[in-house]
Amino acid sequence: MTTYSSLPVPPMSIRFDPAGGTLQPEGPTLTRRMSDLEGLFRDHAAWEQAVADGDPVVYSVVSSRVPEVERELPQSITTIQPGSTAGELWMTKGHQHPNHQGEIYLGISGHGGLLMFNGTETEWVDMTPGTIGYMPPGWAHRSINVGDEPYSFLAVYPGGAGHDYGWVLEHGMGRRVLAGETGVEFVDYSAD
Ligand SMILES: O=P(O)(O)OC[C@H]1O[C@H](O)[C@H](O)[C@@H](O)[C@@H]1O
Ligand SMILES: [Fe+2]
Repeated sequence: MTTYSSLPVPPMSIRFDPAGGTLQPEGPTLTRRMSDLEGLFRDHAAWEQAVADGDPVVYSVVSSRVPEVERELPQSITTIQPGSTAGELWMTKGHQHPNHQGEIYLGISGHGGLLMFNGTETEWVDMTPGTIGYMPPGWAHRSINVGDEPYSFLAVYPGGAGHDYGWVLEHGMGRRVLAGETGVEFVDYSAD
C-alpha cells in the first residue's frame, strides 16, 4: 500500500466515480476481510467458519490523498459487500472518534444504514444514493449493507478525528442489525 500520510496537498479537484466507487487521484486503500472483524459478530462460531471458508472481503475503503492530520478534511469511499453471517448483516468494524468530532457520509450506490451509538441511545439512518448521514461528535458509527448489491458511501471527516475501535469492542453499538423475513431487524446487544 502506498501511504501519503502527512504530506500536505495543494488545492485540487477530486473525481468520484459512482459506478466504480473510486476516487481520483487515489490515496491509500484498505481491504477488510472477515478475519479483520474478530469479536464483532454475535455468533463467534459462524464468524470462525466464515474465516475458514475463504475469509471473504467484507468491505474496502479507498481514500483521496488528503492526509489524516489536524485541520485537513480527508475523504474516503467505503464499499461494503452484501452478505450476512448467522443472520447478522455485513458491516464495518465501527469506531468512535477519540476527541469526539463530527463526520458526514453521502450514500452513493446500493442500500445501507448508518448505526450510531453514544453509549446510551442508538440512532439509525437509512442510507440510499443522495442521503447525507450526519454523525454528531460523541456518536460511534458503523455502516451496514442492508441490500443485495454492494453499498458505497463517501465519508468526509476531520483529519485529526482518529479511529477508536476499542470503544466499540468495549461498549458495543447498542443494536445488532439482522436480515429478517420482511426486512431489517434490530436486536439489542443486551440480548447477546
Ligand atoms: O473504520 P471502520 O469502522 O472500519 O469504517 C470504515 C471507514 O468508513 C468511512 O469511510 C470512514 O470515514 C473511514 O474513516 C472508515 O475507516
Ligand atoms: Fe468516523
